[in-house]
Amino acid sequence: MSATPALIVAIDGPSGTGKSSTSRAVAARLGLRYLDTGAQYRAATWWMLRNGIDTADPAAVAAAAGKPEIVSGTDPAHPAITVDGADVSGPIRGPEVTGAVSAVSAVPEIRARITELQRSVARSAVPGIVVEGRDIGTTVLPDADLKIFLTASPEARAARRNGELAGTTGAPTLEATREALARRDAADSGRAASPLAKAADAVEIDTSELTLEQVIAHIITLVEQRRDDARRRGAVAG
Ligand SMILES: Nc1ncnc2c1ncn2[C@@H]1O[C@H](COP(=O)(O)OP(=O)(O)OP(=O)(O)O)[C@@H](O)[C@H]1O
Ligand SMILES: Nc1ccn([C@@H]2O[C@H](COP(=O)(O)O)[C@@H](O)[C@H]2O)c(=O)n1
Repeated sequence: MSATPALIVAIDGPSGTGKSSTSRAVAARLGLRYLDTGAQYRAATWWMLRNGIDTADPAAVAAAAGKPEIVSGTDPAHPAITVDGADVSGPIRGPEVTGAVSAVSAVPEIRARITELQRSVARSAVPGIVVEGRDIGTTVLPDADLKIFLTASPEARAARRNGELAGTTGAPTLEATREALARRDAADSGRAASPLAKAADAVEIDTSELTLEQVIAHIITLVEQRRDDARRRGAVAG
């Protein structure tokens, strides 16, 4: 009897469209593993900053690309990430890392290293995994069983981001957040190496007018449809 193949769901999209919240919930409800690939690029960036590497110098970043030892946990309830054994899940969300991550992630040597890591995590995920990022459906896992591309209007994304900071001091204006998101998207879409892009066979979901719960339910329905299709094909073949 052959084992059921692992289920791979790729969720891509620009910043603030809901990839992490949606992916974690989908993985948790379906009993799958979860990988936040943005956290891996953030971890590499944190290491570069920590070690005095000029993140605006692609040659310097490339020369150091093999040095940080990045390990990602895949529990959707506790998505851990360590660099050289240190838990960096908090520090990688700071403004310094957010401001430098697009430059670091554009360096081909960084992408090659992290893509290999992502494929190895996905290969060993039982009974499957939800992987979220910018190039998962196009480059990292082009054979994923289901590819989703999330979008949302710039206004909705900025409002969501600022909602996370409500009540904190020094929170940016809505306009400043919108501009920062647009800058990161432009850098991520415009780079030569594996840019942010929708795969031709991805299902696009505009989340602007949807609640988080509606997006999660929609993706779970799509996963169930793919599983039913696969079962039917198996029955015909068998
Ligand atoms: N459909 C939705 N409706 C309302 N709020 C949402 C929705 N989806 C996500 N959010 C909220 O928007 C914020 C951003 O979501 P999230 O961090 O999941 O986005 P992301 O695409 O992973 O962003 P990034 O790429 O910058 O990490 C969070 O506060 C989340 O709770
Ligand atoms: N597959 C990916 C995922 C992320 N990036 C880069 O990392 C940055 C941070 O991502 P978040 O999801 O944590 O906001 C993102 O802006 C990209 O520069 C990537 O290149 N490929």
